[in-house]
Amino acid sequence: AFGVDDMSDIDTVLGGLRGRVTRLPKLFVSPFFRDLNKQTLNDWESSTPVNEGLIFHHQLQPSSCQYREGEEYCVLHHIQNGSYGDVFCVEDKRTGFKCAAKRIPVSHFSSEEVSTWSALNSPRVVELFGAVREGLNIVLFMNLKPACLAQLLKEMNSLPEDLALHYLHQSLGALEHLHHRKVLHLDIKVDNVLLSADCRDTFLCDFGLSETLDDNGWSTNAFRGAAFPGTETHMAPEVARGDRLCAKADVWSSCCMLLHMLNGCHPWIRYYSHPLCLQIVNEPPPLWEVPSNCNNFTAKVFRAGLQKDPERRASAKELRRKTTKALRAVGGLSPWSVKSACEKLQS
Ligand SMILES: Oc1ccc(F)cc1Nc1nc(-c2ccncc2)cs1
Repeated sequence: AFGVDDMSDIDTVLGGLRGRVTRLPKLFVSPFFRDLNKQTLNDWESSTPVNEGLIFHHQLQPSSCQYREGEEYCVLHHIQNGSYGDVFCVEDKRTGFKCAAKRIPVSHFSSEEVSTWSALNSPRVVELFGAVREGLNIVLFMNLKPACLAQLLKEMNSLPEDLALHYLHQSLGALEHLHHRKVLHLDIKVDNVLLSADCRDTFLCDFGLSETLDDNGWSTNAFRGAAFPGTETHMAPEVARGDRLCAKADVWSSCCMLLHMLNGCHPWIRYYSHPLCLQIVNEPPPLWEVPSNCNNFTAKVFRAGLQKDPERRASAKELRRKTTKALRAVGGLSPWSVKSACEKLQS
């Protein structure tokens, strides 16, 4: 870590990053992130564009306390638009090391993206490599993955039931880990699920909208009001109502993602126009969107995950068990489904 003035932060920062600390104390948000909220933009413009940050990957090498675009790393190409920021493939010019990077204007940066993500340590969650402030931008570095579920779905229009259930199963595994670590993702969708080269493994990313849960499992973020920046079609009823949130909100979104994978289109939009939040609050859950030819055990997954009352809705752990049963009922993940997905992405 460089640019952190009080060296005592280092242990907390690094300890927390290695998952030794389940709930990172606010201290993790090292001074310059903490100050972000206090400093107004004009302070920044007047102050010299300080470059400082936390780098956790040995192959990202700041030099003389600097790690900035052009000097130490260069942008190779644009990958996609993440939440509040464009995602690029970048290369560290010293080491040739490539990774993904998202540049976020300070005005849109939430320190929760770093503090929640760095408390995680799961093979189903993409690794955060570092966070650097470059003047009026924050740049987050993460492990580069070859593909994204959104790209695959676009190529295939819709996914076979076994493959969709397999991806849901892995995503629910990531959610189990997050919720156990008191992190709410709040933007579960195919755009934020990355894929391994063989299309067999998934990795959850983009914690730009994530929030931390208190010891009673409620989000610690103040009332956000109606303007929720998440993906409207995947929004749980309690989110649309502006109620305080718990982990079950991610479970609802994971079932919207399953509908998206099976139907090839988002739920609600074939029947309603925007704004959808009124429909999501007043209409019954979109079970009519479940494909008629899907297995009865898959229908059970939807009935358990699309309960409007978060209390009655299945947890990530419970829904993952039901998804395991549904996968078994459809004969398990077929190697042909994975192979055809992989070929589609190569083309
Ligand atoms: O929140 C972030 C913080 C740092 C990053 F580098 C990226 C993201 N967000 C996303 N990255 C992707 C993506 C990455 C790599 N390959 C394909 C897609 C999709 S959304």
